[in-house]
Amino acid sequence: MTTHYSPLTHPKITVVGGGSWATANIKILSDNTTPKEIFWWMRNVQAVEHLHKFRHNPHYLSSVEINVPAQNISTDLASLIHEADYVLLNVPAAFLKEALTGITTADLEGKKIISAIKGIVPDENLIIGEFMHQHYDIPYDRFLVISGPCHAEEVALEKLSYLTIASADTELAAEFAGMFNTRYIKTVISDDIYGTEYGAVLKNIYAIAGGICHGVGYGDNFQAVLISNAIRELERFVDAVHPIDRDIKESAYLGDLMVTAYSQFSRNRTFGNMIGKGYTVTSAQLEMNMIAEGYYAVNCLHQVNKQYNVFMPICDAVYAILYEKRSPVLEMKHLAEHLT
Ligand SMILES: NC(=O)C1=CN([C@@H]2O[C@H](COP(=O)(O)OP(=O)(O)OC[C@H]3O[C@@H](n4cnc5c(N)ncnc54)[C@H](O)[C@@H]3O)[C@@H](O)[C@H]2O)C=CC1
Ligand SMILES: O=C(CO)COP(=O)(O)O
Repeated sequence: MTTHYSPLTHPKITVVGGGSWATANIKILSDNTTPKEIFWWMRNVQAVEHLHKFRHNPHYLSSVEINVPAQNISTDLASLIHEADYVLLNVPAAFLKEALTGITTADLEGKKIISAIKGIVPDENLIIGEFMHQHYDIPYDRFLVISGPCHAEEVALEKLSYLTIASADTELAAEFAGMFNTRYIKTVISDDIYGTEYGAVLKNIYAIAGGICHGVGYGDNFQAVLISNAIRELERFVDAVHPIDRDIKESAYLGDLMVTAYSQFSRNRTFGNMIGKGYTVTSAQLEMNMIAEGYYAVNCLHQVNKQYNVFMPICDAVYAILYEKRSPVLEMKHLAEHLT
């Protein structure tokens, strides 16, 4: 769907979340020269005080200098949302409901909602567009997704990266992309909200699988076969959920899977590697201080796929290891029999 409206001349955007990707998005929005006002919400009071004093996030991407005025950074989400034309959601999906506690449909009325989250809301088993639509009446032509192969750590280093901005309203996606392009960020527009969201959710699960395989001793040869099977599994699933004409080799799908599966910065792969080496879920999570979305997503996906019955041996193996406490060695050996 495409609507026609006048782009805002000095848009106000509120970023919700205090982790690595939110910090990277604040940097991108600040480095982009389109006039705008940025507001930043995070739940941690000490981090907000630190930002006010020192202009750096103390816990995530702490080398990045923050150029948002101190009075625009706070823990009061309702008042920051009140200011905004755009609300960019960037907390892990597992904490989205908690972060939005007290926010009503009326608070978000007329605002454009962007999700930079690559996860599913637990219990609801909904991707973010569906969750915001069902719980806050956000229409799909006021909803956008940011995805693509891009690690926050490389944004901090200003390494050239590509992001896909998806919306049912591609004019709106293009307008938002105009606030995101920088010397080191290029944007691609898409109208595939479902495929973009589910693709990002699934690649996290496949990165966990890759990490587990590495942890139990498989090499690069096996990893290549695993990832080639993963992209076919991902395509089967998104085609079942939202069958449109899409090229799964595009950066938002295959590119994102590859960066997560192979990069040293990947949280999901790191988490999987620890599980493969014998860590428990809790000890791996504690050691990381970062969130591996794929851990929560594989449980939700397991429930969602009961409706679609897509053949997903890689997701099934990760689910069995993480939620049924099956042996990573035996489960990967079993999975290997299904790969081609
Ligand atoms: N880090 C990256 O390079 C990218 C991350 N994303 C997505 O961005 C979203 C946020 O991830 P990151 O910024 O990487 O997170 P992170 O792992 O850097 O930071 C964790 C975040 O979770 C919050 N958190 C931890 N425990 C919590 C709790 N009990 N209650 C509420 N909040 C809690 C922390 O305050 C922090 O904001 C995820 O959906 C991720 O998939 C998307 C693209 C790139
Ligand atoms: O989505 C991401 C990069 O595109 C971040 O997730 P990982 O850290 O698990 O790779």
